[in-house]
Amino acid sequence: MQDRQEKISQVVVTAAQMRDIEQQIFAAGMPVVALMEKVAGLIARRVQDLIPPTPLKKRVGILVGPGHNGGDALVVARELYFRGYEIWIYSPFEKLKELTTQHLQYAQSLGIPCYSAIEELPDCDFLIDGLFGFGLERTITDAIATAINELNERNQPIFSIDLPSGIHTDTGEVLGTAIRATHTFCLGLWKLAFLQDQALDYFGKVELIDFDIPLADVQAVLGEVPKIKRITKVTALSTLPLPRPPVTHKYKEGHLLLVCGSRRYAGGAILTGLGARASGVGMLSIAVPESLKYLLVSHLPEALIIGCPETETGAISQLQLPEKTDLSSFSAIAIGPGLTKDSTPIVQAVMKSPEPLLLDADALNILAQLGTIPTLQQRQAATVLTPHTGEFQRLFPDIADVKADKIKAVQAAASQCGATILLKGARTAISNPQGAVWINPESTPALARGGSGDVLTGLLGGLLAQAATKQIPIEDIVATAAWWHSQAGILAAQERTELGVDAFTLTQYLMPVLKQI
Ligand SMILES: NC(=O)C1=CN([C@@H]2O[C@H](COP(=O)(O)OP(=O)(O)OC[C@H]3O[C@@H](n4cnc5c(N)ncnc54)[C@H](OP(=O)(O)O)[C@@H]3O)[C@@H](O)[C@H]2O)[C@@H](O)CC1
Ligand SMILES: Nc1ncnc2c1ncn2[C@@H]1O[C@H](COP(=O)(O)OP(=O)(O)O)[C@@H](O)[C@H]1O
Ligand SMILES: [K+]
Repeated sequence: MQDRQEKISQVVVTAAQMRDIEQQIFAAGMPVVALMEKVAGLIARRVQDLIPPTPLKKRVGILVGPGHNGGDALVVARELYFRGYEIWIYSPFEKLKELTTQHLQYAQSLGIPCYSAIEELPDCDFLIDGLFGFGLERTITDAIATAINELNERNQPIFSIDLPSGIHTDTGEVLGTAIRATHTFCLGLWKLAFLQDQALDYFGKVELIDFDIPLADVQAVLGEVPKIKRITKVTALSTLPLPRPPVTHKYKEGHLLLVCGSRRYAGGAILTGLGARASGVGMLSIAVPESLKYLLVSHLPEALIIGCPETETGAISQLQLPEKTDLSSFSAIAIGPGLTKDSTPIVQAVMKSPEPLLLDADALNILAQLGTIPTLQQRQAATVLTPHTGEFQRLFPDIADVKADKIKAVQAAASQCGATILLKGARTAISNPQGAVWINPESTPALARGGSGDVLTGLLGGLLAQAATKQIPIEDIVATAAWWHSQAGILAAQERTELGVDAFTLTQYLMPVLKQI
C-alpha cells in the first residue's frame, strides 16, 4: 500500500499518457460514470474539509466546461448542494459531452440556478473551476477568455479541478488566458504542467486526489521505469551515504576537489566549501587563488586549501596541485563558483579528470566559449552541468526556447552533449544523456538569491565524491542534492520567512533537514 502510494507520487504524465491510462481502466470494465462519481466525490469532500458549509451558508459558483472536467464540476455542485451550500452554475457552452449534459440536467432539476452569461453569476464565497482539464489543446478565445479574465479579477478563492483552465497539461503554457487558482486538485496522477516553471503562478496550493488508479495500468502505459519522475523524500534519501559503515576512513568517504573563487568573488568559494562540508565528504580540498588561501582556511579549517598562481585580475591561472597529487587523486571535482572568465586554462585542465566532474557558473561560461559539445567529447568519465537558464542558453544556443518546455530542453541538451544536466529554476529538472529525467517538485522562491547555487555545487560535489565507489546512477545523486538543497531552503524560510534565507544561512539548514527525518 505504502509502496503504491510512493510509486504513484513519483509518476508524472502527459495528457496523452493520462488518456491512455484512463482507457486501460475503462477497457477493464470500470464504467466512466462510476469513475466520475468517485473522483468528484473525493473533490467534494476535500472542499468541505477546507471550507465547511456552516455556520454561514456558503455561496459557491461552479464553472462548467463542455467536457468531462465540466462533468466533474457538476457532480461536485450536486454534492455540495445536498450538504447545504448555496450553488450557482455558470455554463456558457451550447454543446456539452453526453455525461456532462446529463449532470447539468439533473442539477437544474434540483432547482440550482444556471447562467450562460458571466455577468449573471453573482459574487460567491468561492468558485469551482471545471471549464477545461487535460482535454484542452486549443487557445481559449472570445467570450470564454473574457469570462476567465473577469473571474480572475473578482479575487474570490478558486478551486481548479485537475488543472487551472487554460493551462496546457504538458508544457504549462497559458493557452490565451487561464484561471488563477488558489488551490488545484490534480486528479489521479501528477500532470507535467505542475512541474513547469511557466505555469506555477496559476496553481495556488496543489494537491493530488488519488483515486486508486491501479499501478499495473500506469506501468502498462509508462513502462516499469518511467522516463520522467518526481523526486520524493524516499528517492532522495535512498542515495545518501547513510548510515556510514562503522569501519571506514576519511579517504573511503570520498575526496572532493573544489576549484573556485577569485579576488573579485571570494565569497563564492566559501559558500561552495560550506555546501561541501554539509555533504559529509571524507576529505575536502579547495583550490583558490593564492591570495585567498588564508581567508578560506579561516572559514573551513578542516579543508586542505591549495593556493594557486593567479592572473593580474586575481583569478586562478594554473591549477598547482600539491606534490604526489594529480587529478586522479580526487573522487570527484567541482569547478566554477566565483572563478571569473579568466580561468579558461583551468577548465581545460580539469576536463582530463578520470573521475566525475561538475561544472557550474563561470566554468559553464568558459565551456560555452570553448564549444560545449567538442569540449565535452574529451571526457572519459561522467560530467554534470548545473546551469541556470541564462547559462543554459549560452551552452546550447541551438535548443529552442527553454522557457516553452524546460523538460524537453534539458533532455535535448543532455542527449547532445553526453553530460547529466541540472537545469535550475523554481522546478529544477535533471536529465541524463538517455533522457531519464528527475524533477524537483517542491522548492521556495527564498532561494532566488545570489550564492544559493554555489551552495548546491558544493553539496552535490560532496555527494558525487562519496558515491564514487558505489553503483548509483549519477542523475540519482544529482536529484538527491537538488532535493536536499531545496528542503533546506523550505525549512529556513519556514523559520525565518522567505526574506531570511541568504546563502550562508542556507548552508546552516542543510543538516537540520536530515535531522528532521
Ligand atoms: N482521466 C481520468 O481518469 C479522469 C478524467 N476526468 C475528468 O475529465 C477531464 C478530461 O475530460 P475531457 O477529455 O472531456 O476534456 P476537458 O478537459 O473537459 O475539455 C475538453 C473539451 O473542451 C473543448 N475545448 C478544447 N479547447 C477549447 C477551446 N479553446 N475553446 C472551447 N472549447 C474547447 C473540447 O472540444 P473539442 O476540442 O472537441 O471541440 C472538449 O469538449 C479531466 O481533466 C478530468 O477533470 C474525471 O472525470 C474522471 C477521471
Ligand atoms: N523561484 C525559485 N524557486 C525555487 N528555487 C529557486 C528559485 N529561483 C532560484 N532557485 C534556486 O536557487 C539556486 C540559484 O542558483 P544560481 O542561479 O546558480 O545562483 P548563484 O549563481 O547566485 O549561486 C538554484 O538552485 C535554483 O534552482
Ligand atoms: K479546470
